[in-house]
Amino acid sequence: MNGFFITFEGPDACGKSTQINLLKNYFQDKGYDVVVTREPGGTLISEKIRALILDKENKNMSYKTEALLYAASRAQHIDELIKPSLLQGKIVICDRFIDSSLIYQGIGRNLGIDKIYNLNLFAIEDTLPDITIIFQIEEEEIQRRKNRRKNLDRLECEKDEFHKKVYEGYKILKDIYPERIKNVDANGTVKQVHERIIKLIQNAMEK
Ligand SMILES: Nc1ncnc2c1ncn2[C@@H]1O[C@H](COP(=O)(O)OP(=O)(O)OP(=O)(O)O)[C@@H](O)[C@H]1O
Ligand SMILES: Cc1cn([C@H]2C[C@H](O)[C@@H](COP(=O)(O)O)O2)c(=O)[nH]c1=O
Repeated sequence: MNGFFITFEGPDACGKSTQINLLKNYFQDKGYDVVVTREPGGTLISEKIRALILDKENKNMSYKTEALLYAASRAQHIDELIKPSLLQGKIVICDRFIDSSLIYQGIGRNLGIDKIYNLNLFAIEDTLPDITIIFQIEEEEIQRRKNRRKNLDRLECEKDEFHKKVYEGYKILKDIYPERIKNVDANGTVKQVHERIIKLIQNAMEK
């Protein structure tokens, strides 16, 4: 595949969407063909699965069902949008991908990282990101950013203990996949974080 696949990861409200927007503009100004997408979601079917997963009414959803739905949404996303776009040589920027499942379902739900990875292999086959940027941010700053939100989804409404496990999980993921994953300091202004991200991506694209 000739395209370049970038994923953004981190705890809820860490600033990913804000930075993805800036990165898209950065690449488009340089003349690249860019696809911005998200998980769960990115295609009609995957967005329907997203609505099901994040619906606060679905309080009884089992953790296994949740993990399978995220993987199902991903399978559709890969087959319908991500793989074809990469084959066309595009830059694909995705807000969350398999690492969210490893952390939220593997660690947060205690299903185990290895089990969730293997489950997702069926969905993604050989398509892994060229670079994954994980936002590392002070917990107090996340809280400040979250407080601005009005409507919280099913996952955002989870107990503090769940979010703490997710937060700690994101700190150790780079140790498991040191080649693919780069941590970024997501504290500071939007511009400062953008500049840090550009440096990491330029390095990865030069390799
Ligand atoms: N560097 C920054 N400094 C201060 N506020 C920021 C910064 N980056 C983003 N924000 C604000 O923090 C909030 C969350 O940002 P954003 O929606 O980009 O996060 P996100 O990671 O995409 O969230 P989620 O994954 O939960 O949807 C928004 O109100 C946004 O304006
Ligand atoms: C892909 C993916 C996501 N999640 C969680 C993470 C967030 O709480 C929501 C998605 O909402 P966002 O506003 O788009 O960040 O879903 C997850 O638990 N597992 C996954 O694989």
